[in-house]
Amino acid sequence: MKLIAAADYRDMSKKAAGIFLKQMEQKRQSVLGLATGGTVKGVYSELVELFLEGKISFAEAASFNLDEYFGMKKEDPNSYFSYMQEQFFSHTDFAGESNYIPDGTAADPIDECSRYDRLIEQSGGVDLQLLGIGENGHIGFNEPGTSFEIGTHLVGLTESTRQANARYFEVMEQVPKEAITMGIGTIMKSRKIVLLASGGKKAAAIEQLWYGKVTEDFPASVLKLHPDATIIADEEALSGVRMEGKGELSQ
Ligand SMILES: O=P(O)(O)OC[C@H]1O[C@](O)(CO)[C@@H](O)[C@@H]1O
Repeated sequence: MKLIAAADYRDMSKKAAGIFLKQMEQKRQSVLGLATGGTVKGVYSELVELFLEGKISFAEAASFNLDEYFGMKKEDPNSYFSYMQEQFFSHTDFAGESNYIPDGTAADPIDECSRYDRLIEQSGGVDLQLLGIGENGHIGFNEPGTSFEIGTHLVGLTESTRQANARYFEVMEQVPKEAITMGIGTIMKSRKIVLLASGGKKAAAIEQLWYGKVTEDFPASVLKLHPDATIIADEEALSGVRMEGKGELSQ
């Protein structure tokens, strides 16, 4: 696992966008694994800027998002479908049918989960997966205690995750209790993974990720078992890691 120090949120976003740019230069038909949340918004605006400058095109790419709230319609402003349209897709040249997000309104969520994993496989698998990290170490909506082997599945959200996401809703009762998420097994099949962290709230999680052991009690720790995983974190998120003046560390 590699750790890259960024000065601040903008620098973190630019460094991550640079990895996407390189990926797209190497393979125009890349399959991108995408995330939602506050941390990754800056990467999307950097990528949109690169697109508007004519430096990157997604016309031949496909994307698979990590998760979607269960029971939420696409059109809901809080759906991850709406988030992705607003932050990224509608400003770029992705072909209409190439952006996949789990269907939060599927009548049979179990079926929807296997359909999603099948679609990822049929697409050739994810080339580059973008991740945020929860304060409790969750990736996607894989909460502590989730098996490292699991594929896409329906999950009950923990109270702490609901609290963390409550800022997007008017009242706590509106925060969904379930979501469909790519599993850790699905995420680990990606060829390359980039995890971003920004701000002091993520410092304890990044410290544990870097120094802690691999355990299902801390889902992100699985990345230590991945052959090509990179963390990019800003100064505040890195406050618990001894960088010793270096811009990059490896373990
Ligand atoms: O970037 P944020 O908003 O701190 O969220 C971190 C993680 O939590 C989630 O929003 C899920 O709670 C993920 O989608 C995200 O990667």
